[in-house]
Amino acid sequence: MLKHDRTLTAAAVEGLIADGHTIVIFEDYVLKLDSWLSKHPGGRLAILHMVGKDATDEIKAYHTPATWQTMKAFRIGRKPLGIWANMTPPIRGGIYGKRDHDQVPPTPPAASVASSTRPDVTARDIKSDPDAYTEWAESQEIDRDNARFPSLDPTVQQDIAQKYRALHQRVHDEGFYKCRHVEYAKELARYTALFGAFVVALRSEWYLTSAVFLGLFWHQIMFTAHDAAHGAITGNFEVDSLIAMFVGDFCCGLSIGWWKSSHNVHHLITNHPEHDPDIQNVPLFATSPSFFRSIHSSYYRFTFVWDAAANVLVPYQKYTYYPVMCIARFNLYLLSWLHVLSVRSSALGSSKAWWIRPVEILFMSCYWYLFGYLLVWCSLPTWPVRIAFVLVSHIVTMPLHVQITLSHWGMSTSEVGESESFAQRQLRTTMDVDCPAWLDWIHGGLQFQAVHHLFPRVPRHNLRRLQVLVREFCASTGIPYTLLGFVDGNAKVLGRLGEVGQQVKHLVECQKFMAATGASGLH
Ligand code: HEM
Repeated sequence: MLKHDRTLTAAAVEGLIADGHTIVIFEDYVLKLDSWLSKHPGGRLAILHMVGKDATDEIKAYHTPATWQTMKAFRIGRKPLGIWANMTPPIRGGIYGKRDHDQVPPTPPAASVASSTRPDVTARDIKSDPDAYTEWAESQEIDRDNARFPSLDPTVQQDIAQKYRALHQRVHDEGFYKCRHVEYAKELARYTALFGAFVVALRSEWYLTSAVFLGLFWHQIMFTAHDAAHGAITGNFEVDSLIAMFVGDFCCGLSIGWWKSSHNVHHLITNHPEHDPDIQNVPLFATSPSFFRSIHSSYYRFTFVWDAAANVLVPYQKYTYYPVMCIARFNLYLLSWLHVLSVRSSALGSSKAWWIRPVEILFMSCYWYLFGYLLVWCSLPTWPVRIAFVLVSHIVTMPLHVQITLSHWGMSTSEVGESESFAQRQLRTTMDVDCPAWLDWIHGGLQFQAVHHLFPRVPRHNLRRLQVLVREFCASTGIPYTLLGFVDGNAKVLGRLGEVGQQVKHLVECQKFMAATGASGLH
């Protein structure tokens, strides 16, 4: 018998994880990825979030069939027959020790405990103890999700996974992965027209008009960077990464390496307060009460301390949302440079993506030479014009930042347990935006965010067709599919920001109560 044909029990896998090995289940096999972790073009975190779990759906969603084949090299055994009981990855708090076959598995972390087994939190605790209040607020959301979504019973979730796999097969068979490149010819025509209008206006010395066209050009062209960074244009990692970097780094000054590293994690562990960098914006914004307990971000390796600034700012977040989105692009410049100079970026040096970092530094330097020096410094006449130009061109991209947050910020941020299937998690934390087909170009594909989260490599221009199949899938599994118009979607996000803002007001009341009475909370 070949070594990888022996069956490894759950206890054996647990023992391997306890010894520090990186173990993931893919189809019927157990993969040991220790040696691959530092070579993975998708980064270490993508794999670490899957340790102990059946990652078949995530792996198939993110890699081409050719890459699936290369994974055979990492097999160390078969998984036991039947449904694999997902373990909590160590990066998410899973604690492992060796155990015998008949011992019970480790206790899941508190957040995934069903409401029936949660300790009672009394009304008085909620009023006087900030931690009890946070726990209560979190439990409300878990209960809401449990009531709306299919049961987390492993057999139900396995059935959903099987239906998702059948759908994925159909997506392959019916050619959804084939990019219709003619659509990019149309995109290119639009981008060229916007860039041309910017140049003409600049040469005519209509500076603010030219700033508007430059902003519109950036707004539109970034959609193509998103497509390419997901490998959805040519399906070739190198070519698509290069297209994404040309658009993102060279034309817009934004690091695609940064974007990939945070976006890949965002896709895998969507809306998880401790792990999804896209919702970690304390003290400006909090979309989950979990932030009240000062969470440690595994992506930023930084603790977002819940402090006095958060107490003051978050209650007003529904009012500051749009103004902050107007200047969000400046923050992305900072994050981009921090990324390319970071250990995370240099860590890709041992992978086949080693060339991304130097090319990014070159492209982003070119951007700052062209935009910062030649355009703003040399071509604009005075300081007021320069400042106005920079502000206008950046503020015009604001709808893009709203669009990016729209699909997730109004959705659930709760952790309901490791048995939840990939498909259910994506649809629970992501929504689509409804618009007529002729307006698709304005939203750039981001309006099909839920469909995209289920099939991230499917080219943008096929998503509207695929949406029909996803709706059928939701109907057959009983998973609610959230689809709102742009205005209603905004209202949902503002509603969520308002709800959490309101919770902060209660939290502050708790803190005041504690200070006044000297009551001891759990802090
Ligand atoms: C444990 C689960 C895994 C997850 C969640 C995962 C996730 C990802 C993600 C998100 C990307 C996209 C990277 C980008 O474009 O920036 C990626 C790329 C890639 N991954 Fe993984 N990965 C996993 C395991 C593996 C394994 C076991 C291999 C072994 C061959 C592998 C090989 C690759 C390769 C070669 C790429 C480049 C794109 C391609 O050629 O398909 N990954 N992965």
